[in-house]
Amino acid sequence: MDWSDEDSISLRHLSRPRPRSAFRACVGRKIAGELLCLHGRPSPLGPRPASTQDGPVVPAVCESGGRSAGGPALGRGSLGEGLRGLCLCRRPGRAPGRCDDSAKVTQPVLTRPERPGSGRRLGGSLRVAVLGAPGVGKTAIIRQFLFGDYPERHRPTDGPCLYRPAVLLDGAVYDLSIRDGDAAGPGPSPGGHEEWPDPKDWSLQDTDAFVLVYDICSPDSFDYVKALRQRIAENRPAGAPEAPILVVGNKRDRQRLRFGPRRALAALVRRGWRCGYLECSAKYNWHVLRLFRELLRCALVRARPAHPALRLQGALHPARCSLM
Ligand SMILES: Nc1nc2c(ncn2[C@@H]2O[C@H](COP(=O)(O)OP(=O)(O)OP(=O)(O)O)[C@@H](O)[C@H]2O)c(=O)[nH]1
Repeated sequence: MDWSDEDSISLRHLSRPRPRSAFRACVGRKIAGELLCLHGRPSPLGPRPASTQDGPVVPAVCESGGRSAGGPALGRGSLGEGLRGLCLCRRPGRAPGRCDDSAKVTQPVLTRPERPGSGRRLGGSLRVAVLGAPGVGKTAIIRQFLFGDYPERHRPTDGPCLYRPAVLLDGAVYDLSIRDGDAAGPGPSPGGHEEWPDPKDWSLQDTDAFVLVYDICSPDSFDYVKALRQRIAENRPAGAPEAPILVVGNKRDRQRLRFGPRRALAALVRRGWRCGYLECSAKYNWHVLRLFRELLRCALVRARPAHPALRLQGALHPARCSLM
């Protein structure tokens, strides 16, 4: 994975927000055929609302309050019925797709059969945890990716929240479980109390990939990410495959207020922590899709059993994947 061409993308447009339609056109073109969030709500990636598409809706379940979302279960068989997603968060009085309330993560479904003749491969399930200090923009990043919307006001996420979209990546459909894991860190940073989840919590032990978000204007949020990374490493069961970790500096649109030079931070994270590094702006939907695309690709490479020859090659070149 090559994360290094970040500088080649001009940031000038960040100071002057483009009309939304311009963003949609640009994002749609760039992503077509690479990563597509198959979601029922209008988004930059899925301009057609679910009701206008052919075939049955595939639920992308947003589980809240520890209860089932109430819609058809995502899992065995469900993706075989269609190829679109809809966020079903059916708490009374809330529109589907919203997941702003306190939530408990329920056990995600991990298996799904192949769907012959669909033209798209069924790739499997991936669990992604988006973690970081309060207010760094975790929810904003996830909501940009899934729904193409952006919360201007900060409404603290009161507990972890799980989104379950289906995504199309490189021609295959995957069930994603994205955990907005606000409670999974070492308490409110800075100087917060230590509050770690049960080590059996899937977000730390079985997660396929981690996104650790910090605010490029907040050194404390960077320290928080550093502590998170250590915690993840400590909690990884012996023998479990290493999950890719991508450190994301959010709020890139506030570049002038950043606390440290990007190059130095990127070098520290890549070489010192052996994690991937990327900066994004959830506000302007800049690099949000790229973030998920590269992360998922890396997670898939890790999950896939390699050919013996490739394994040997990997052993000879341990730094081949720039994520770790
Ligand atoms: N300027 C700017 N502000 C952002 C960006 N992303 C998020 N924000 C703002 O940061 C605040 C916090 O965003 P959230 O997405 O709620 O942050 P969070 O990490 O989920 O917060 P908690 O739920 O408290 O953990 C909101 O006011 C957002 O509008 C960004 O890219 N640029």
